[in-house]
Amino acid sequence: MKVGIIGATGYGGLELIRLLHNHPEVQGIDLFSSSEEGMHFSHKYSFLMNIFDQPLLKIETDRLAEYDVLFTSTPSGVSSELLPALIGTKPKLIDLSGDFRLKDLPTYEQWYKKDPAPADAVEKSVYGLTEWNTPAIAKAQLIANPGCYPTAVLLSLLPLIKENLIDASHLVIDAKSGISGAGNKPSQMTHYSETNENTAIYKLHEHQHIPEIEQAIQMFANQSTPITFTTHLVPMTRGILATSYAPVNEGVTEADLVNTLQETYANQSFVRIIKDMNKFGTNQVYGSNYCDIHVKVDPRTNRATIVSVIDNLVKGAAGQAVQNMNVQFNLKQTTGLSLVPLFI
Ligand SMILES: NC(=O)C1=CN([C@@H]2O[C@H](COP(=O)(O)OP(=O)(O)OC[C@H]3O[C@@H](n4cnc5c(N)ncnc54)[C@H](OP(=O)(O)O)[C@@H]3O)[C@@H](O)[C@H]2O)C=CC1
Ligand SMILES: CC(=O)N[C@@H](CCC(=O)OP(=O)(O)O)C(=O)O
Repeated sequence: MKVGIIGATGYGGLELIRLLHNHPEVQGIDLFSSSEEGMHFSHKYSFLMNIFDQPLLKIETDRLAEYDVLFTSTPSGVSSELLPALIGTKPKLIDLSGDFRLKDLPTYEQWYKKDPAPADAVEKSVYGLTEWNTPAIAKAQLIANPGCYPTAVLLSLLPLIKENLIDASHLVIDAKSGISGAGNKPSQMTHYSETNENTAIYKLHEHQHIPEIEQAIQMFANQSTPITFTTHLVPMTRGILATSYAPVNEGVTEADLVNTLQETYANQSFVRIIKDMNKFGTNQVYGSNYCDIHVKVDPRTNRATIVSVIDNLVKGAAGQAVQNMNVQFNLKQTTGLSLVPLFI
């Protein structure tokens, strides 16, 4: 397969390169840049010397149709302009940004504060939460790869909401992310002196992943409910830990929750239900495509605490994108993704 990566110089792009380099079905990888075309990639990133020395290519829409797969790992508002012209041409299109995720265009405008993608392109796009949408992904040309937080949150909650085991109308989700989630463009928020030795809450009640999570709960668990979702920036590079709290429905036990999670993901390679634990953290999935989930009911409050961890750049971005590519090309989902987590 011949692959093109637009946004190769960013964090998601670099992670795609790392994964696709080891993918047995990928023969060539072209790297595109909007700001540094012509620059030899290993001059920019010396850690890629003798691996990716090639020059960065200029993005020319009419030349993009020659690829088998194109990944766009670009800020919101870029793929919505670039990809619609490629619909109906040869390449499978996998977009890592939020541009094609929200089906309701005014909702995109409200939360992203940008013009939405054309309606027909959004309609044709398929939400790439792999474990929940495999048949549609297999048939799709354009994949809207999920956001990092929604991936961690939805994988842990959807089975429990779908089976009516927890009360979604009282759901509270508290999520924490490493700083690479904000991309490689420096900002006040990600400045070392303001992130080191600091944990901060941000985008309170305004995070763009709120409507994405609500849409997916409706789509896959058939429940329409507003959620309380808060995001925090913690002083680490990679990782997301999402902790959700919800009342358990009448007659439901902790064993019911655990069994439902285990049954839902029994045939899935990348979702692990961790039953017994005394410590559960982002380092158990670091650098891998795993999502680990743990659930426990507090009998004093009758509330369930559901916790999940992912690596935001792998299962939360590039890893899930490659998993979706595998589904689109009828390959085993694990192809090129058998990464052991970097625990220490
Ligand atoms: N970081 C994460 O954990 C996750 C990110 N995402 C989403 O994935 C996308 C990429 O994120 P991330 O890699 O972190 O972001 P970065 O900021 O690290 O990288 C984005 C890249 O996009 C390129 N770019 C910028 N403007 C344009 C343009 N007008 N046309 C073409 N390319 C452009 C830039 O490269 P150049 O200047 O060379 O063109 C840049 O390196 C974002 O939409 C993000 O929200 C999703 C899930 C997780
Ligand atoms: C730590 C951090 O800043 N994370 C980013 C996640 C970016 C992302 O995934 O946003 P898209 O929906 O545009 O893809 C954030 O909270 O906005």
